[in-house]
Amino acid sequence: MPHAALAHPPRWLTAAQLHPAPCAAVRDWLFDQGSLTRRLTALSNDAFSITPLEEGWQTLRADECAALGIPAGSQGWVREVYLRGHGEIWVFARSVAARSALEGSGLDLHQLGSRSLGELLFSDRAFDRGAIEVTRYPAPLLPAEVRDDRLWGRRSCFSRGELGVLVAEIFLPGLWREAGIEAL
Ligand SMILES: C=C(O[C@@H]1C=C(C(=O)O)C=C[C@H]1O)C(=O)O
Repeated sequence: MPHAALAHPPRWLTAAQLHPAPCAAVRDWLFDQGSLTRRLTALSNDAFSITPLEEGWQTLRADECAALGIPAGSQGWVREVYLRGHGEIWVFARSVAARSALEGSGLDLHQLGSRSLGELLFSDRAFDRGAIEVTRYPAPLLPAEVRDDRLWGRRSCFSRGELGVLVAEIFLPGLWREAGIEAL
């Protein structure tokens, strides 16, 4: 477990706990229940792409284990990607699922590569999306090239029976510029 993960756990908040709340335009993105892939594809006029950064078995972070309802220190599949519009990095995403639940689930995250995880989750009607929580994502948990303070992040868990896929998406300045939003 990298030191940063131990020293900087995100504090995930519900919409009701957000004080002060971000502006309506930011909230519209943070709490949008639809597929972010589809929304970014539209915003980029189909110039959308996904860059896989990291995919593999890791020890999941304490906040991730708690959200998935598994013991601290559990192993899970981790997928970190950039979501890009016109080649510009707009979102950093980290999706995790418990090894114990994945094995035997039939959900194969290993071969995704540059295809969207969202297309898997939104095309299988058996997945239910849980409540969206938000945070100011700790900079040390971001890849160095996009590291910045106070970036808005959101997470939600897509559940299918015992399997949960926890998807966290951190919105980067390039997205807010493209959307014409001043995200304070
Ligand atoms: C959940 C979705 O999937 C998106 C695709 C991801 C991926 O391919 O790893 C990660 C985060 C999501 O923004 C979505 O499109 O809403």
